[in-house]
Amino acid sequence: MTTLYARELEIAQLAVQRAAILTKRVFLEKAKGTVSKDDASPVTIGDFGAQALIIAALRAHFPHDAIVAEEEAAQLRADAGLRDLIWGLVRETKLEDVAAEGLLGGGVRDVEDLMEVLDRGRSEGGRIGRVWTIDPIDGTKGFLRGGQYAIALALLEDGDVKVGVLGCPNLPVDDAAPLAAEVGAEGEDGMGVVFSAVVGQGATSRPLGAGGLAEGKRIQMREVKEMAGASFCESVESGHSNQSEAAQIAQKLGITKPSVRMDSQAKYGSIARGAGDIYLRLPTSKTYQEKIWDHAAGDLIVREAGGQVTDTKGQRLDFGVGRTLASNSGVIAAPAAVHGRVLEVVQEVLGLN
Ligand SMILES: Nc1ncnc2c1ncn2[C@@H]1O[C@H](COP(=O)(O)O)[C@@H](OP(=O)(O)O)[C@H]1O
Ligand SMILES: [Mg+2]
Ligand SMILES: [Mg+2]
Ligand SMILES: [Mg+2]
Repeated sequence: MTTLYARELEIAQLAVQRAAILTKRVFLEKAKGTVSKDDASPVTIGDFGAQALIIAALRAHFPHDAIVAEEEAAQLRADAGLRDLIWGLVRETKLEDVAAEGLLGGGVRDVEDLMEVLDRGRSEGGRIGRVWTIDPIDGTKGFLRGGQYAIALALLEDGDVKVGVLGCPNLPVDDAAPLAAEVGAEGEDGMGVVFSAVVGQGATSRPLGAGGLAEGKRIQMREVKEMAGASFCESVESGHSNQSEAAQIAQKLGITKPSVRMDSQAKYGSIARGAGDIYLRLPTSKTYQEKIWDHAAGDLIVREAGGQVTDTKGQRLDFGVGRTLASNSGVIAAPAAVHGRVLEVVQEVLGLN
């Protein structure tokens, strides 16, 4: 029996795992100051490198699918040094598990091909057909400070998320580890996890490092028996989410613990496995439109783990509008049983009802 989206899931997981090898290396070498003689930001190198590796895998396996990726190659065209540096990293990055690398395949031939691969990510998205969306490094600020970041990949079909994969190199493998802002040292044992979900099939986690083709373990959101014991997370960046409104909402809900501030979609993965309960992302401006690659994988992983994800208006995130979530405003993610209550208080505090 073949399960729906089994191949998409396997390729997406391996592609994310391989991309994480590159981002971890870039982080470590940057920390030692040896990545580059020029002053290209390590996040730039990591972004382009990871995106190229993922697109190359998608090109090999699903050549007809559209791709909406965060980064654009234009900057690279004008910078041969940076291009060569990234190409060198991409060429050398392979999964440790030889069988897994063989299965994933999808190489980049040369520097020209690198540009071609990156350009494949320029689709406008939309409501028709198969569209992959990629955030090669989500939480660039977290990546730079050695905090949380994620490699995010999702498949949309006719605007709905069907497969979501999040690689989180700096989260503990242990699903029972409590939600914490601080990170274990890079390379430390027990760090690095991949969250995955397929629509209708639940959500799982598996170690990022051990790589290969390991079975995932089923994850579930935690049951919130009383709000006093609940924990909520939000962005580290006060410019990305209104933290003072979030504090008022938490207080009104009766949440007693301070928020856990964490970069990237690691927040979605963390609440999906019950390490935390609620994720609030409250708009800081009327004009900013959330990007689909910042939410698609996380949205499905939380919903498949028993959660509900809406915007502050109570509407589901609509990934079929284009490259952004133009019709949504903010994000409220919580266990399905308490989402309604959380939304009510959000709307009260934001003056939306
Ligand atoms: N004004 C803003 N409001 C909300 N999100 C923003 C924003 N400016 C940038 N972002 C997005 O916030 C993402 C990080 O999420 P978080 O704040 O949860 O860590 C960034 O992803 P990248 O780091 O991939 O660029 C970026 O796309
Ligand atoms: Mg992002
Ligand atoms: Mg990014
Ligand atoms: Mg960005």
